[in-house]
Amino acid sequence: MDNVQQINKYADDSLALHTDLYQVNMVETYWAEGMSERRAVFELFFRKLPFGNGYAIFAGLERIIEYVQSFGFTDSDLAYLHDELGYEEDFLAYLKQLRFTGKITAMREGELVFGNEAILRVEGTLAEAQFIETALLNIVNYQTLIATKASRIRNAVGDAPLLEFGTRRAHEMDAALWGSRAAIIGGCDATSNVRCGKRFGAKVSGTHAHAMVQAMLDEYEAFLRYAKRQKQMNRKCVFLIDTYDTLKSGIHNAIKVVKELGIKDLFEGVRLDSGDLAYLSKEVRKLLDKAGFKETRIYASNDLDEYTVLNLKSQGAVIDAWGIGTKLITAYDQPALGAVYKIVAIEDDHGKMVDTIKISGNPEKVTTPGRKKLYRIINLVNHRSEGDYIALEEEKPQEEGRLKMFHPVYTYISKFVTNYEARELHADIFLGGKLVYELPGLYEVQAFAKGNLELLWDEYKRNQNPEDYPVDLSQRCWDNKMNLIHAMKEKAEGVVKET
Ligand SMILES: Nc1ncnc2c1ncn2[C@@H]1O[C@H](COP(=O)(O)OP(=O)(O)OP(=O)(O)O)[C@@H](O)[C@H]1O
Ligand SMILES: O=P(O)(O)OC[C@H]1O[C@H](OP(=O)(O)OP(=O)(O)O)[C@H](O)[C@@H]1O
Ligand SMILES: O=C(O)c1cccnc1
Repeated sequence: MDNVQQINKYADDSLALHTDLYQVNMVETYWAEGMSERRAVFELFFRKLPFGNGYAIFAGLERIIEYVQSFGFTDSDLAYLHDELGYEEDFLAYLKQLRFTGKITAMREGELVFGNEAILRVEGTLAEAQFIETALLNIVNYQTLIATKASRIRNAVGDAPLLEFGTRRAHEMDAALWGSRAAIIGGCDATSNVRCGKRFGAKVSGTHAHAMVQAMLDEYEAFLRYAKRQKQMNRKCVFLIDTYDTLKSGIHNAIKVVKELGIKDLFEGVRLDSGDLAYLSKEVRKLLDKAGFKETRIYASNDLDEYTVLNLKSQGAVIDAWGIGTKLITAYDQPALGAVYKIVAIEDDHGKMVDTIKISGNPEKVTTPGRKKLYRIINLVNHRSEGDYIALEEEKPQEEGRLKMFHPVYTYISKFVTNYEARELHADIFLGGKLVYELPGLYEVQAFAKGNLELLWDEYKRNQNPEDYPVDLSQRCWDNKMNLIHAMKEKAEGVVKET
């Protein structure tokens, strides 16, 4: 079958097949072995923070909810699996009725997340929990990366307006839409992506491009016509002044037009998009001030990121608003987060839940088995976080009174904490396959992220070489892990003896 025929035949696409083939094969094996309905627990986490940052900001839950709620195979999904990939009817009949019926707990979007702690936990049938792995990782890995990058840029920018401009450079449309949303969670004030405004209530913001100046063949004419229309609509104007020569023509034409039309109140700003942004901003500021436009802002764009922003500020650049595209939306300096999805418990042949572990020569990579809960230990004296604490589900760290926190690999690094709150970091999202979580608005999520950052000491928040934030295991959780490591090693040695 050629591509065109194939596209037509399978037109009613769904997201169920947005997965890796190995998930289908594993689920098929579970089904054939009568294991597909066993209970299983999986956790989603990353090991290493991106960009050398001291924290990450979780984003992606809204899309996960959409995905899980609509999870199900369409007729054409099943036809494709049958006709093209050769899966048998009886297995496809099983897939046809497969829906998500389990439980998901997760961090709220905007929560701070660190390495080796579960962002999200799925407990359901082995088949359903396994199948959704790829899509969940795909969503969290990208959106969390962008929210974190935006937060780094926000740290560099300070309180000035920060605009997300990246849609044209994003890795296709989904990335632009969800990436601009994630950028707002991480701290951007607004986006140029109008669809993001429509779908998520993001504030949208925009100036104009060089094309408008070139199309009108004359910069003065272009500014005049643009400004007339903005005046008619009572909208603010930002003129892009670098198409020909910023200091010789752009800034003068902008000032001339504003004066001629008498629209001082609407003269929001001018945008610089090339050249030496530090030098030009200082010169443009002088000219604006001299002409009586002290309130008019200078916007800057052009391949900016947190490093250029800091560098420009260190040169005394007079930039009042920042537009950031490519390097934010593509997570330019670290294009992947590396989150993984690991099974931590499974129902055995006797219906009992047993813990599972993945061993590695690298101690950081050994998974932490069992059903667990994640807490942020907040010191009630200074209202700062002491670290995160992973305990077995049945433990009650809040009741300890004097909590021992120790590094899970270098265990001699330890401390006792008293007078603390153990704040549980996961909320129930799905119970019995039903959505039980109410999604907050986009700017509520942004405010939540900002509030969470206030709990962190500055040492964890600096953009370069931050301190390592503690993510510790309870003693029981640690003992459980060690016991399982030893049990698995003994078992492996038994296998060697047999062969
Ligand atoms: N004063 C400055 N200090 C440090 N970096 C700067 C300064 N001014 C601009 N930059 C950055 O330097 C880079 C310059 O980009 P580029 O070499 O493309 O030059 P350009 O002036 O933008 O030319 P073009 O007209 O092709 O856009 C951009 O990333 C920009 O943000
Ligand atoms: O530089 P970024 O951080 O990626 O920000 C987005 C860029 O997109 C536009 O440039 P583009 O050359 O695409 O169009 P233009 O003609 O409007 O300048 C805009 O002028 C910014 O420079
Ligand atoms: O509105 C702007 O100035 C804008 C929008 C997208 C990309 N670059 C700039």
